[in-house]
Amino acid sequence: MHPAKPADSLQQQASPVTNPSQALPQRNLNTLPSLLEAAAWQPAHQQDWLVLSVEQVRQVEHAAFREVASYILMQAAGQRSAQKIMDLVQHLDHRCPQVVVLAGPGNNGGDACVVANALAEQGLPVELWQFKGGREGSADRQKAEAGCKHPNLRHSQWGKTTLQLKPGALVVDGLLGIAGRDRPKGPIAEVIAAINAQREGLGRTGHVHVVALDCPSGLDCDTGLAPGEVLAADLTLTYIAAKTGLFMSDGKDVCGEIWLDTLHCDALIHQRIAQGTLGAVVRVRGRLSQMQRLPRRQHAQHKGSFGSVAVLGGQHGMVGAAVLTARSALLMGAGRVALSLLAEHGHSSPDVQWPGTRPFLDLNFPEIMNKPLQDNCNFAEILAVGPGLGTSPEAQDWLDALFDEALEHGPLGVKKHHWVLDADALNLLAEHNRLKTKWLKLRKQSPECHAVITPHPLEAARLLNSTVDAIQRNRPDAARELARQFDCVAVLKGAGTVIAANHSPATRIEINGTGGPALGTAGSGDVLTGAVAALLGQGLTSFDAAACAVWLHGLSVNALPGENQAHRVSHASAIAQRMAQHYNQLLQQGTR
Ligand SMILES: NC(=O)C1=CN([C@@H]2O[C@H](COP(=O)(O)OP(=O)(O)OC[C@H]3O[C@@H](n4cnc5c(N)ncnc54)[C@H](OP(=O)(O)O)[C@@H]3O)[C@@H](O)[C@H]2O)[C@@H](O)CC1
Ligand SMILES: Nc1ncnc2c1ncn2[C@@H]1O[C@H](COP(=O)(O)OP(=O)(O)O)[C@@H](O)[C@H]1O
Ligand SMILES: [K+]
Repeated sequence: MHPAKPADSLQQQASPVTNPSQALPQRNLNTLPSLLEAAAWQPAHQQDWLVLSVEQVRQVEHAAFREVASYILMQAAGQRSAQKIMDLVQHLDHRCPQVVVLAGPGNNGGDACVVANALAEQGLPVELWQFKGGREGSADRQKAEAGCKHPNLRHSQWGKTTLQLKPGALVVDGLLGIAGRDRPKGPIAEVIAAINAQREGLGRTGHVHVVALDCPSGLDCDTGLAPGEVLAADLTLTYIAAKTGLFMSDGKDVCGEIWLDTLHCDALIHQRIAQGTLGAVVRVRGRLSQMQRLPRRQHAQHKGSFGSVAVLGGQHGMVGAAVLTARSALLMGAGRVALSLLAEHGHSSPDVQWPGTRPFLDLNFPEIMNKPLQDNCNFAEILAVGPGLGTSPEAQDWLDALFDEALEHGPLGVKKHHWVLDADALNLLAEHNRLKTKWLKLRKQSPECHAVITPHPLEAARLLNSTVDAIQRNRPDAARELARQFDCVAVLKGAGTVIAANHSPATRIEINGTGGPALGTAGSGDVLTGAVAALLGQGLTSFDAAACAVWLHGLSVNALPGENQAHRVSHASAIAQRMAQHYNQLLQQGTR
């Protein structure tokens, strides 16, 4: 709904998160005008952003309060939000018929009061609705409320007056901020439900725009889950730092466009990171910095330079999963790709003919070789293991034999492998301690080799002996724990895929910003596995290969040039093709 701000120059987009000129003013600048002089909103997914937990944001807030009065920060948040909202109102294709500002009991409600008064000062007819639930609110909130005196403001009370939205109305949501973790209760739940029902009634033509202050009310800013009623926003204006939950799970559906104004707190955040007092910090990478990770292909290189990938999996009835991985690896630029299919195990040796069958050949991609397991161990540098493998005793033995083979070659042996473990390879690892022990031995034996695991939440729950619910409640921690326990880079898939490293810097962790529900189709994960393997083959480190593959996999749902729409549904083969098209196009742009 909001016209995208013209892209900043590439140089600006690439600039690191720290900007010394944005340091919080010191005490002698503890005045309102200096903080309010100009809003500094940035849109998500252009620059690299730090993404903090609620506790980390609280830490930064408290540090900020030592430099500047908390009321001034509230004023800054409110005034800057009002500037952004005015910008939005001016770009609407109709005159805004009604502005409804909802102010909750906490400081988020204080922000809303500042916004309400500022919008009224700009000449908008504003209805200010208070939801204090009998609480007085903090001193800052009380001050902000007391300042709501502009004659354009109409004060309304829930329960006494009926809230009736007009078509095209604007709603500013200051009900619950970062403290609103549980299911909304009482009148707050009632007003959210009423607004949601009226929005549905008004339909697309009467679209009601919702702007969330700091976060959509009803969304848990840590987990990204909405346990009850949630007020989905078209635009979320978040303060100080982006919060993890805005980029994950329900957060992906209810935030709309996300814009951040750090209120000059960047330097404080970086100080704390440098001191190690903030703990692990998650990042969301911007487009340009993702592009800078892509491999550079040189003329003097050849197929041997781009990696030999072997895909090991595909039991009877599940051959397609392994084939998808192999095709994806090929499309994503691996130099050579081969398959070993469990379905053919014992039948593909020249000595043994399987009556009536021939060894598998992918007729669409005859470039993909087909080799027995041991041959592939010698052939490939990158082993992508698990798609379609199954968890039968034969699959267990196969994985066992594979680990033994790799362990035998050892640090002085003929071949060292980089690994991508997915799907049933992970289920087997979770189920059989013997296999986990061998895996960890392998990792210890060749720590310089890259290793990536790509579980979805259920596989992650099995690996961590946990539940899907517990995993989804803290996806960054779960990814970190997977990386630690399995001594590798862990990719925890889903809405807001998390990529975590186990090695130094120990805190390296990212949330991916691309993709969407169109990726939720059988074989989509197999395609991702092939992409990770291909990028490892092209020389990326495990973390970069994983993060980049996840990003490109997500881009596959976006429109390509000449297309005018993102994809709502897809299938795995199309995901692989489209991912490769995006990849190619980015390589052609030649950023490196
Ligand atoms: N500090 C700063 O520097 C800045 C802070 N800023 C702003 O402050 C916000 C944080 O403010 P906050 O801590 O007051 O919490 P907030 O989210 O407004 O709500 C707390 C109230 O809600 C209530 N409540 C909670 N859950 C509920 C539920 N499920 N259903 C119903 N009610 C529920 C809860 O009730 P209680 O649990 O106490 O009974 C309490 O009364 C932050 O997001 C940002 O917008 C900006 O001004 C920038 C500078
Ligand atoms: N709603 C969604 N939003 C974003 N990504 C999704 C969504 N649903 C699925 N995906 C992505 O699609 C892929 C599915 O992988 P997986 O569950 O392993 O599928 P399969 O086993 O069928 O290959 C993962 O990369 C996951 O992150
Ligand atoms: K809010």
